[in-house]
Amino acid sequence: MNSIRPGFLVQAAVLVIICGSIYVGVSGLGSMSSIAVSYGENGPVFCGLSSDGSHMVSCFGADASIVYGAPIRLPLLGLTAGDGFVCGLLLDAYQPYCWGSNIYVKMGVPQPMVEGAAYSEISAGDDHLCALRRPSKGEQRGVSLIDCWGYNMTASHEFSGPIMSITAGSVFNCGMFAGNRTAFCWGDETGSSVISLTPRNLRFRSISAGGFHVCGVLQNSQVFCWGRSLEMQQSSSDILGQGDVNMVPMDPMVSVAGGRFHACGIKSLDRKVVCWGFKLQNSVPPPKDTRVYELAAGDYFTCGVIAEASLRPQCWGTGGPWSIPMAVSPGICASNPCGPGYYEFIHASLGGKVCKPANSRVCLPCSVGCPEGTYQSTPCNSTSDRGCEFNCTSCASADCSSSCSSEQRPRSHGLLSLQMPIFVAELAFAIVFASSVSLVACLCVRRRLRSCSCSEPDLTALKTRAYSFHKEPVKVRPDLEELKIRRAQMFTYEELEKATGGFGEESLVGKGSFSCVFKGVLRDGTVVAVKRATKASDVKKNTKEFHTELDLLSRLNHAHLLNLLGYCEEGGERLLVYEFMAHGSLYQHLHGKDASLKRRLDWVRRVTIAVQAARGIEYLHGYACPPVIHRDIKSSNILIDEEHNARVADFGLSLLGPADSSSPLSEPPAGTLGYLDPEYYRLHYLTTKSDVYSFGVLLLEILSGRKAIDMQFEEGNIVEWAVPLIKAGDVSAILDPALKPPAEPEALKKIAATACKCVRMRGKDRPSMDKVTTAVERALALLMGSPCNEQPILPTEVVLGSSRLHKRGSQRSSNQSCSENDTTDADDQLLEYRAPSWITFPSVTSSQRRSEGDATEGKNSEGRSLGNGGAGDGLRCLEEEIGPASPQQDLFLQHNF
Ligand SMILES: Nc1ncnc2c1ncn2[C@@H]1O[C@H](COP(=O)(O)OP(=O)(O)OP(=O)(O)O)[C@@H](O)[C@H]1O
Repeated sequence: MNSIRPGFLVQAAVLVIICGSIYVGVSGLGSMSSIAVSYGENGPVFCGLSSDGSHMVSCFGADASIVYGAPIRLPLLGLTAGDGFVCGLLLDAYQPYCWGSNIYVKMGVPQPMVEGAAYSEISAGDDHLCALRRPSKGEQRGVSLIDCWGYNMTASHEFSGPIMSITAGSVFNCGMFAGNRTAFCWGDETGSSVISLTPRNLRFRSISAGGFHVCGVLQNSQVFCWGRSLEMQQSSSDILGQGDVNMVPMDPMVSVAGGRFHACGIKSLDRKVVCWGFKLQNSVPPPKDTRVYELAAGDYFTCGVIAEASLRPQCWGTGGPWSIPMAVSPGICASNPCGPGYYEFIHASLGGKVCKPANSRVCLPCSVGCPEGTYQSTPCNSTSDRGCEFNCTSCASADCSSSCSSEQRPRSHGLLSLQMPIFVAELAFAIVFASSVSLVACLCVRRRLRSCSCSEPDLTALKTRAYSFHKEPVKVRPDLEELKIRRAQMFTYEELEKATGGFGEESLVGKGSFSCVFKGVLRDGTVVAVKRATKASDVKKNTKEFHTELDLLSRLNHAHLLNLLGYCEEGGERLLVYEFMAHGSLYQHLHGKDASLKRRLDWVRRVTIAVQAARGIEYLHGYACPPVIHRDIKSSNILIDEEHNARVADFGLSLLGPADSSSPLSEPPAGTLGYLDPEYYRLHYLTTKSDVYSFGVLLLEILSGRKAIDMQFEEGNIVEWAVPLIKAGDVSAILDPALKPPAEPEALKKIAATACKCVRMRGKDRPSMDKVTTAVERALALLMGSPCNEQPILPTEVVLGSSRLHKRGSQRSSNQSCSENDTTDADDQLLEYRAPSWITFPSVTSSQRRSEGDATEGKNSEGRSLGNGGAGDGLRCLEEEIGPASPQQDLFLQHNF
């Protein structure tokens, strides 16, 4: 069992020992609650725990990996959600269990898991999860432990003083001490300043983090928020709604929940919802007259549990689903009695039981005060909220009059007979509603069964394993996903021979210099591509490339890299088994015999492919440690899957970069003519910038539809031909004549300009891959016309992508020297280390990072200023490099990537 590295110790102002704490019913971007909203490229997903005391979770939304990956048989105590994933705290083991997809947080029980650790609360940020340990007997008294997993967060933190609750923002976390009720935050505050702005002297009832801010309900029920608001240009107000999240309404509130740049709260007076801060225009407004018990927010989408017998959640904001067809628990179950200021929720129609563990209950915060014209008739007690009634002697509102008159009037038979049809109508409605819910549920179950290949024994085994998961992590799907996770599964030659129909001509899908690729179908029906080294080729070289590819692919994992499923090495045979890419290679589309393929690859599709390929390469350079240099980026190695997403393939020539990438590898050149970096070719000087050069050639190829080297033209080399034309401002001269020029030619001009920078002679003068990615992303945003295009014709991954820019901000700040974009291009090679997906770093504070940054700055011979290390500086330098983004583009990117 792995152990978590020791973290830092935070001193609490007051040391008070409280053995247990009541969860205060707050749910934010990532706090634990009975409901959670995940966000990300596939749109929002609502998950909630059933109100029937079973503690079972159900999810609704567009992200199939969350909806169908939900652990329907594991009882959960509470939920939290991040970017593309949801986690629940297992009721029986008090350990987190996550599902969905996020490359930074391990699905199942996150790893490394401290043996025997049990947690009382979990909270998820964009790409991480933190959990507050339950105090154990042997543990030092007065010390609280928080374990975190995920991007730049994997560490165990020790705090002196008991902690009441934790909450996670986009890339930071906060907690609240149980003793003095003060808040503290840690993590990356780039762009939010949440950590430095944390109020030291304010005492809270509860806190809840949003994307870049935190809001807390103070002891007097007023709300106080701190952190970053989205400031917007006047010009964009017609496109997007705006508001300052720190401008909090004056209403007293019982709880708050934070979204990306907004927050919503439940008003103490009437339990109605009020939201403030930034909102996307055309988003659904929060319900006006609905009373709610619990809130959860994700990005721009918020849901609340209606404070009525139905307990059905209702959602608002951008994305949907808007109403959830199930009753959910209005809070999480606590084993302690409800403390002062809280009352026990009793659901009359469910016999009061919403919690499974004996002696546990949902505690809801008491409302404070009564609405105008009413007086408090009963105080909040252990089993009910305070009651408010109209003062019938001085009615000033219609509500009051009708309420008072109905109370005074004796109930007559006439009234009863009037009410009868209403009752019948309500009953009929309830029956119709219940049948439609059951129908939807049946359909969901059928769909789930169809999409799940688990057999009954598998599920039983899964269940058994899940209950003893501290010994073995649980896998949700033992099929293709598992194959990918275990990776590099060994196949026999016979199996693959059978799968490909004996490697027959009819299953041949492509030929490379040293290999043939065949389509095959495995025994379980999985369609695969089998790459077979050609016999005539150099066996030693083949074996080396085979092992390079096998080694690299089995360690890398990114949506835009081709997944390796397995291999076979028998006798002289070397076979690699990949996911099958239904639409072949980009080369086939651009230069294949079928001209219609080329025309169908319109500008939006082409630029999308460029963005996706850039992301794959950026991952190799920036996330793998040491970085991976592909060495053979070209259109035939960009494959296109069934959903028209690009995948970077062919790692046969890839090399791991040196640990210190300032010292380039001296490698004899290899690759493909036309794409080969001249510096590498001539000087054998290989860095990640060699891939940038090849990618520049690829961009020119995408724009022009010409091959990298095409001798049918007078100027056969694409770089020699295109760059002078682009530099002369004649971009239209290089655009593919097979397509009509786009409505937004500026987008292609930006790509052409980026391509020119990529193919500069000296590697140090080329932008690094993350800058290139940002440039093509911006071009795509521009090409799409509207920065808030809600109905994209593109794969949602690109248009509705996650908060990539934010992530990147933190990635930059987590680099050794603060921000790549704060530095010169010469520094790019020094700075290409980011958290790889399979290696986790201990979390460092931003101040630590800054001092590291300073240190690197000192080492840097060119000694340029790093600025303040803020995201703003990063963007400024980025703009110098690739040109400024318009306010609309900026917003689009900030919101979508
Ligand atoms: N996973 C796959 N799914 C579908 N087609 C594939 C797959 N992998 C490769 N191909 C097809 O097979 C062709 C040959 O691929 P391969 O990787 O062997 O060589 P290459 O990259 O084209 O050339 P070289 O090996 O010379 O660099 C590709 O261009 C593509 O059309």
